[in-house]
Amino acid sequence: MALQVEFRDVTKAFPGTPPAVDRLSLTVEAGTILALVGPSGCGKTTTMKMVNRLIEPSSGDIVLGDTPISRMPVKELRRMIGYVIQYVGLFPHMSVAENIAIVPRLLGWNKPRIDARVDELLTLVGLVPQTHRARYPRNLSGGQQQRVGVARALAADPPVLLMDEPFGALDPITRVRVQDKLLAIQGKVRKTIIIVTHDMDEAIRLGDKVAVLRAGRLVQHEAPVDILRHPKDAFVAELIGHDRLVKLLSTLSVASVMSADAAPADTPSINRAATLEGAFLRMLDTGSDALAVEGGGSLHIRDLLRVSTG
Ligand SMILES: Nc1ncnc2c1ncn2[C@@H]1O[C@H](COP(=O)(O)OP(=O)(O)OP(=O)(O)O)[C@@H](O)[C@H]1O
Repeated sequence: MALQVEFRDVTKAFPGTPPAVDRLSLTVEAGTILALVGPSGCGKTTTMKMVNRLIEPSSGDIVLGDTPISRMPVKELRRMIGYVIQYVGLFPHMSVAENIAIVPRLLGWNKPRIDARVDELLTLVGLVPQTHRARYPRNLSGGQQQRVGVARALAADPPVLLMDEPFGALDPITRVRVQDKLLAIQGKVRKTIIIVTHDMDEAIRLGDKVAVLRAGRLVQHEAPVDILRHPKDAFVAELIGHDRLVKLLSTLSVASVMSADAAPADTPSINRAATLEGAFLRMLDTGSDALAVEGGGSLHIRDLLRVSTG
């Protein structure tokens, strides 16, 4: 189950400073990932912490499903929200299984139910129950610890997941792997996920929508491909960086721009699900300016050059 999260004109002003979050209105549709991105101090974490009421808004409200969170008991609200943070926060003296079982135990589940859930979640996040259940966090790699953090947040099957710079402490290669894992998990569990990151690449990879914040204001809120195609202003363009076209090519699939025209015989082929970046590399490797799409249709280098304008 997933629930929509709607910010309705939400402002948070800490005393003596300009608002950390300034009249934010946006909707995260049920079962989708919103990536909140922006430079340090733009209000990402404050926005996220208002969802589980670690911070109370100065004005406005956040609506979960059709219930304003200001009307929900905090305990009940937090039970509906899994929370993953950068340094995981696993308890070092508890085994992996005990860490994952914390919320189910608080909810009074019986032992067989907890054991079954722990094993199910370890499998879901790509760890082997028999091997990892009894280990302690110090005996896991950073990426594995982060996955246990995700498993723990999902333990009681909350409809909403909040992730604050969850992969910030991981090296770049592990980071991409864990991002892929998260997308695979999301394919199965379909939660409403809000993820905070200062890394535009991560936002583009993970978000169904990306919300760009600057000084507490929402600058742009669109699908990654639309942000890449039409950055709203110089600030968003700068966050994207100089390789906008490459990012766009790695975001779009062959299927999204191919034509139905048949390719000439002996044209090298490509899968419909491949990225345009992959297709471009294949064109370079084969020296062919067109590719036959497996199952019918073709992709021409012209199609690649058109993508930046959509
Ligand atoms: N408890 C607080 N008291 C006063 N000011 C605060 C408090 N928490 C946050 N702020 C201020 O609100 C603004 C937004 O902070 P926030 O932590 O939401 O930004 P962020 O985008 O998550 O930054 P970072 O990427 O560095 O974590 C900052 O100017 C910060 O100094």
